[in-house]
Amino acid sequence: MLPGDPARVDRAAQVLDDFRVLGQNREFRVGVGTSGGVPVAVCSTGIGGPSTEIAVVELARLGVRTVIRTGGMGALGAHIEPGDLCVVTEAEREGGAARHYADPEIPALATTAVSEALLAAAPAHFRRPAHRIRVLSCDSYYVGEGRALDRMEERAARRLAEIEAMGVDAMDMECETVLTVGAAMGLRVGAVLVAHASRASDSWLEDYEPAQLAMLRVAAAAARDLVATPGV
Ligand SMILES: O=P(O)(O)O[C@H]1O[C@H](CO)[C@@H](O)[C@H]1O
Ligand SMILES: O=c1cc[nH]c(=O)[nH]1
Repeated sequence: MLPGDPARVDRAAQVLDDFRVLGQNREFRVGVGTSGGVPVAVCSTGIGGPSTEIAVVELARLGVRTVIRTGGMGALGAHIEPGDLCVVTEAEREGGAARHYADPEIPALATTAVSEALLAAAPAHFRRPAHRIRVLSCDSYYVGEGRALDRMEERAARRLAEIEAMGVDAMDMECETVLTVGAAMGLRVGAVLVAHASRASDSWLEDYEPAQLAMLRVAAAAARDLVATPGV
């Protein structure tokens, strides 16, 4: 399980059995535990492509077979409310690191078995139905995600219009890298995100904790079920 924020690694203690933190270097905090007897590691990726690339490559070299990004996102469509669970099927590719692993025209797709396992686990932990989404992974949080800054209002507005024209459901900063680099390393890949913000209604979740915890439960249940699914 790959959250961006190192602080979220410790939350896995409430979700996994026998959980212990192994250590932290830079933005990479790592813990291990089990879900229904299946070994599960949690490793924070930090923000954006380069640090996420390092996490995915090194986890693959350590023997991890499936990577699931567990993070937050900003929703674009009004149908996605803050706190909703979203299972990513595809990421639009705007990052830097992932283009070294697959040419830009190759789509960043989740492994179907991973997305289906996440969708199957969701109803036990979320009241509202999970969304299947296409996310834009962008290497810039402010202007790149269309947020107006002083003296950059026009540029940000043009950028937001460009994003809306892509028809994506949401924006984050790591899904593309997890899906592309993970697939290049021969892993099963997926991503499940909580909507931290709705750009349509300009609203934010006041407290991320309950939804993030529920999302980790979904990812842990999916990890357990995926072990019963052979192959990559
Ligand atoms: O919720 P996490 O996983 O930290 O990820 C999201 O939060 C960060 C931006 O605040 C970016 O990394 C974005 O993708
Ligand atoms: O709006 C948001 C919220 C979380 N993460 C992002 O990248 N954007």
